[in-house]
Amino acid sequence: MRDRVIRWLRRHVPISRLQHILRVEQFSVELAQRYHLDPEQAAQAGLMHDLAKFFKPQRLLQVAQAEGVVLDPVDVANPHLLHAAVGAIVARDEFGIQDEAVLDAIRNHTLGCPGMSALSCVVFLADSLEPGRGDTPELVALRQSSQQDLYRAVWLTCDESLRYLIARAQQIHPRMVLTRNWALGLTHKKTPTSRSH
Ligand SMILES: Nc1ncnc2c1ncn2[C@@H]1O[C@H](COP(=O)(O)OP(=O)(O)O)[C@@H](O)[C@H]1O
Repeated sequence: MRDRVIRWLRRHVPISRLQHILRVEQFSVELAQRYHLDPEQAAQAGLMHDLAKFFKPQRLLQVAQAEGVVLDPVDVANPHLLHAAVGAIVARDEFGIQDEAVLDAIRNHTLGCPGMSALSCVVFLADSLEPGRGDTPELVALRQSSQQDLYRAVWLTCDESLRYLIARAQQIHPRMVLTRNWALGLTHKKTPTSRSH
């Protein structure tokens, strides 16, 4: 199966993207082991998360609409965001993946989703934090956080993406804000939150 997916990817994404995908696969496995999740599910979702990354906007919209994916106006304005949802459809139809946990992790890799599984959190983090993304102080801190507290790392990674989008005057998909609020709510605050009077 893995070889078949890689052969398919070689025909559908550039080599630099394939290298990113393989690093996401590897990092997903490492995080899965760290959090006692199934490394095989993590590897599968990591390997297939970007299957639709280079589909054209029109095709992404068509496939998503045919499948009944509910579109937010931000999806319509930025169909590229649909590569996550469409990637899960390709994983199912082209490679016969039926494991809903794996399909969800593919679907959730860009924006997350409130209530998402730990496996989805792992692939979401691996996509943003794999070593090829660079070594800025922010990324180094987020990688460290990903080893310590899964939900805190999701919250902080959302914050970093939201800052990035704001700095570039880009639209924000509301689902990432919902993901951020959910992950923040699950995070145990280490600092005192109540006042003495
Ligand atoms: N919450 C969001 N709202 C709108 N656009 C977003 C959001 N999160 C990510 N994006 C944009 O979606 C695109 C794809 O994100 P991603 O799947 O992480 O791609 P890549 O792997 O190329 O970084 C990026 O251009 C990013 O700026």
